Amino acid sequence: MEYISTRGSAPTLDFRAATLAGLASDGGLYVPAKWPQMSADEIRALAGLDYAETAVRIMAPFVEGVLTEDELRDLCRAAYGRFSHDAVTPLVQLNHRHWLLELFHGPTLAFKDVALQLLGQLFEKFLAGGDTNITIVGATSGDTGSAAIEAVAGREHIQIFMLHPEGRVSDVQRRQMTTVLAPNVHNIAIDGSFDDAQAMVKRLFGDEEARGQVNLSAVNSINWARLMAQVVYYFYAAVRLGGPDRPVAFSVPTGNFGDVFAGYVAAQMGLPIARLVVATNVNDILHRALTSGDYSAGTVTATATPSMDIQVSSNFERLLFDLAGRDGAAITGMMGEFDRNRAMSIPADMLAGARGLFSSASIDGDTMALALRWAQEKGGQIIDPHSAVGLAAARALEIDADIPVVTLATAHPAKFREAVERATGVRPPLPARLGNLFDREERYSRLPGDYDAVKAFVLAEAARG
Ligand SMILES: Cc1ncc(COP(=O)(O)O)c(C=O)c1O
Ligand SMILES: N[C@@H](CCOP(=O)(O)O)C(=O)O
Repeated sequence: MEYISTRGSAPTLDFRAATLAGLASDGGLYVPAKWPQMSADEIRALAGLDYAETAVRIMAPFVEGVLTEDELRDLCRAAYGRFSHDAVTPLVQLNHRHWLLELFHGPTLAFKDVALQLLGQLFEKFLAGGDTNITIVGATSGDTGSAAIEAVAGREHIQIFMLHPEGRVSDVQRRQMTTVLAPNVHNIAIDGSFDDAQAMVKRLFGDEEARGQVNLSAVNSINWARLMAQVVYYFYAAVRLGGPDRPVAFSVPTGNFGDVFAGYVAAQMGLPIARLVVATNVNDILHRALTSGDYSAGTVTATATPSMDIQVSSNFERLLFDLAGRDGAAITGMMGEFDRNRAMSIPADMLAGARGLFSSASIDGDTMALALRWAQEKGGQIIDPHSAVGLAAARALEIDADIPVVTLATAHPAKFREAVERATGVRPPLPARLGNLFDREERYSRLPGDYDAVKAFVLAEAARG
């Protein structure tokens, strides 16, 4: 499989090179040159396979030419062997038509583990025995940070720098990052929002001076391998609900558009998906884009769903690329306009293309809290606020009654104990696997929301090794 950039001018890479590169050198995002296809019989044959084996079947075409099936199987077994639920991503039924797909049984209790546990294995495999060292620079609104740090802490050949917006992640999320004291882990709290942090990361990738000094790599969902691993659970869930012979709808709590784009990929590969619901909080750029074509970033509002406090959604570019007929020059023009004005309009024909599969909803704090209580009272489940945003959107969805609706439960409720307690009266206990999180020493640096300060810090610390 070859990987091409959404902006059309970066070199075509194989899976190994695309994984290590993260962002393309022209500022675009790597996507497979074509979407692999799975026939209905091949999808049916997934029934009964465990998660790791399903992952091998789905991901094999994406790694073709770089990893054999046996190598991929070993990596998947290692990655998914660390989940606390045997099903890895179990389905839980809430009522006759609503389901939760629990994605939080990995080491850091959020859906990010599903991809980052595998990415850690891939980095290890691709760097083993060589003399290439990589410097990962990432941005997090709370969950990617801890999942990435968990996946690479202590690994040879890797330094990781993780930027989080100071004061805008939950205490549990912050401590999950800052109490990891491995020497290759550098946490940085910046004065600003997640969008500011993400913009700095992308700018670093385009900075010749920085690229001349360190070998940059990405763990955010700009890295294709992240999304590839997330495609798997759409198949895994749909097959358990009657797919491919019965279409399924998914509601996806959305910020950076990575998780829901993975659903789009599953649909492109042949999985019958009735609807993909893009569920945002009040930071609603994606809802506005999909309803009226208005892709304009306002200021970020802090909410009880901090991981989704995002106004510039990286992976939307990957969808636009497909909607524009994979025309890299057109995407370069559109994204250039967005970078200059923080706004652009989506042409009507592209919007119509998106609406064939995507619906959207923007959910405010009160509606999110109502969904938390509904899950508690009707479904017997205490869920996290991000998942509640997805559930609220799922319940608002108008869709045929015989189609099962699956909400992606993206985080464990204990990560957001205060918000859950406010809505339900129940304070979810921290799972034992987090151990003595609140007794451990924290270590992180504080920097202003200033690109030059962050760049200088990263280059100096990376040089120190
Ligand atoms: C708990 C949680 N839910 C949902 C999201 C949104 O996912 P995405 O950024 O892939 O749209 C995030 C962060 O990305 C998250 O951490
Ligand atoms: N919600 C995310 C934001 C970063 O998203 P990513 O999927 O692009 O890594 C977080 O928790 O950090």
